[in-house]
Amino acid sequence: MSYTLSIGRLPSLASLFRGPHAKKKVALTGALVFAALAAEEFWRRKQTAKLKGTGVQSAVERRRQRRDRKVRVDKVFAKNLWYFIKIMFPSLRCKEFGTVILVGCLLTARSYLDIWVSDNGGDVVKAIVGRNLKRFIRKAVINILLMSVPISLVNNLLKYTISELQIMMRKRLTLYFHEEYLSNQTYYKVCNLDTRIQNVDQLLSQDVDKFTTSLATLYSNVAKPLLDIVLFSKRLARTLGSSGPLIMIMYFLLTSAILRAIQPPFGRLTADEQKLEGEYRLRHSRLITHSEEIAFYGGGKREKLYINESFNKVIRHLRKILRLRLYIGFIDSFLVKYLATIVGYCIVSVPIFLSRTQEMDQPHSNAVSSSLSHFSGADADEDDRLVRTGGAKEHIIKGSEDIAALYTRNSRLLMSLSSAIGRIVLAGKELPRISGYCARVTELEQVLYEVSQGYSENGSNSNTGPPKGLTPVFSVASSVDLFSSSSDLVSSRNHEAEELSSLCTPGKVIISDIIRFEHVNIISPDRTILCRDLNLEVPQGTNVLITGPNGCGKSSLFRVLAGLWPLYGKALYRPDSSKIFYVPQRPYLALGTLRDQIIYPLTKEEAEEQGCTDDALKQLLHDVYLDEVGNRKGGLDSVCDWSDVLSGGEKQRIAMARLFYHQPMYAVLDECTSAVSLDVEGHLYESAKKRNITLLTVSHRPSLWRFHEKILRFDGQGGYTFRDLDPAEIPAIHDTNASLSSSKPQPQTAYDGKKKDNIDGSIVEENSSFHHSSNSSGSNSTVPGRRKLDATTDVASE
Ligand SMILES: Nc1ncnc2c1ncn2[C@@H]1O[C@H](COP(=O)(O)OP(=O)(O)OP(=O)(O)O)[C@@H](O)[C@H]1O
Repeated sequence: MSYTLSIGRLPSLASLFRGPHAKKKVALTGALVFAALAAEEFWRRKQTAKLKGTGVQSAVERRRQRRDRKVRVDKVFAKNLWYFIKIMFPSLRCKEFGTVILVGCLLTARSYLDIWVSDNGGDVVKAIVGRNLKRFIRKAVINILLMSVPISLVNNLLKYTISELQIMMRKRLTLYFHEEYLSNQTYYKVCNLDTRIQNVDQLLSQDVDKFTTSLATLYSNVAKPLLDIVLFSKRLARTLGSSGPLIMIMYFLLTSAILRAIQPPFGRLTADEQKLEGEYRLRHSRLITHSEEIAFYGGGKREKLYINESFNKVIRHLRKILRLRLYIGFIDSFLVKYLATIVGYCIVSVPIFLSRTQEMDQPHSNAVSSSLSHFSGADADEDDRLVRTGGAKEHIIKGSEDIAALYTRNSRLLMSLSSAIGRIVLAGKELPRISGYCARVTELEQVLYEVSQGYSENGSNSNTGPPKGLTPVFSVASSVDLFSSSSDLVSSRNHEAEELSSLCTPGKVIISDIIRFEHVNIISPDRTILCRDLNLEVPQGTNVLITGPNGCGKSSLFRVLAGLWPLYGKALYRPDSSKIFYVPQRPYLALGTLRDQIIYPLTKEEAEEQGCTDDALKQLLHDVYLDEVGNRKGGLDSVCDWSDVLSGGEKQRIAMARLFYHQPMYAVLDECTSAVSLDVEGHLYESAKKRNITLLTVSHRPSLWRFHEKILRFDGQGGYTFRDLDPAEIPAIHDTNASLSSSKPQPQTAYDGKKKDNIDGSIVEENSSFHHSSNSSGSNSTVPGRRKLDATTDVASE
């Protein structure tokens, strides 16, 4: 059966709003847009109202609201994103930027190949319907065979380069964070002095990865669809007129406005999900770290409760997200997939029906313009020429093959256009998730930067605001206030806070050959005054024993000495850090060989450069009575988890071997031989003295008195005594019952200036070199004890 059909374009967009119902159409479109905007506003208000509750906002609600604001897709997000983009793409010549360009080229190639596939598909259908075997073999076999190689190559290269881009971005950002985190002892300060980040490991590993992955895919999910929209619209406009693609685009714009309005706050939900996952992981890693102690206590059941509690929180949160996704996914599928398909069908088919009607009404109308001539054999250039000349010429297409070819080509192009717009809509929905990751990474950068800047070793408090170009996530610093906000403290009306503020004046660190504390105040991160106005000098060769009740600040003194805690007061003279070595009670054993344990923190290469030999290391093991460990299978090269394999005493002896290897000017021995037998302990101290290492020892063991010339004694109430150690008062070694300190703070009688036995059997003398009481008047009146000053409250109330 043969028939005549003329195909016209869709009426122009403006013509849609003309005609008898023009006003109604305009009003309807306006109402739709207005409804979408109103729905969005309604949703936003509903969320705010939920947070406000009954109208009285609690601090928690205010914090949550502030956090909500921080994870919105807004100017703050754009600014912070730009901050990180500058880190990941440091210059236009960097290889990351080159990869972005390469991805752009591949995306363009892919778009053109998509168009080719649509065109060729139309030709194949035409050949089948027209039973043209020659044409079929050319289009369906030879063409596809030839093009399959570049298409496959481009597709896979695209996947590869996008993944490579993600890896490059992750590498840049992670190394940037490592630089901040692992220098200036920031890792210590972030974990011990700042409470804002609980799971820095998760932020560094997972959050950075997710952030860069979503950014890399966002680029391809936005750049390609945008290009597709332009190319496919242009192509479709040739046959359907500009209205076809425009209607499709308008439909999707309206859809995305509706989806945006009803979208739950996925940004915040993503940030919360990451946080909960981090807490869950943290509980597992704590179990791994303390597995032995927990096993001894039989704490498995209790730990299960802890871990399950955290896991259940994750599950509840995931279910909540899943439910929200179900609801939003339903509306999404309905609007973006199925309703959009109907709109697409209409756009492709209406011109066919419309032109038939028009043909019946006006058989020779100019309004019916055709663009199908090339489907009946004319090539695309001919078609372009006809379109450019205005398309007024009517083309009569004979044969169903042309209709099939036209339909196949247009529907494929339209489907590609829809999917391109759909991907843009989806990318828009992805933005809140990225803003969630961005908020987490911003949190990390803010804390790392502020902590590393907020306290400098020379004691000067620099400005600890967030880095330039980053909008902070935390508006109020917590522990960092201790280092940075002395102005806040000064302004506090609270007397205790004022006292604390006066003690918190930054001191100076001066590099010297001796250790000298000049009017130094030791203050813990939670604002407890541990010691006021400490004055003492430790020349080389003078070994000092440090005693006092538990928690009085003995280790804290060394934290100040090492620069871990800020220096408050006047000045601290000390040698360069390489000349002071710290041996803690629980020695750290690194990953690696037995050799690595002794030379830590040097690497094998560094040690060899310094002339270290295996024989010398074995001699050190011999000196600490660990020959047996050195002779085990593998010797110095054996690798295992040394913290699990060695006993407490062995670990401490390894730490002493490490000390002897480094042979520093000063050694801080913080109860580092508590698990070693008395005879071995004595031998270790003798060895240290022989090596001319000046010792600062914290110990409760009377047996160690004989190795020291001076004693520093904290009273646990902010005061101390520092004096020569009289050989006559050194307890006999066999007097193991004598304890040098008590877990309780000492009675005030230690301050009355008379010679008295105090609770631990030590003697406080009147004529001490430095004798200081926290009571500055020196009278017997009640001395203010150690007070935990709740300055945080004061600052907050300010
Ligand atoms: N990171 C920290 N944040 C807050 N407070 C801390 C921190 N580290 C230590 N403290 C507190 O500082 C006080 C002094 O601690 P320190 O470790 O100096 O005690 P110590 O005299 O060495 O005690 P012990 O004899 O038991 O080892 C303690 O009350 C402790 O709780």
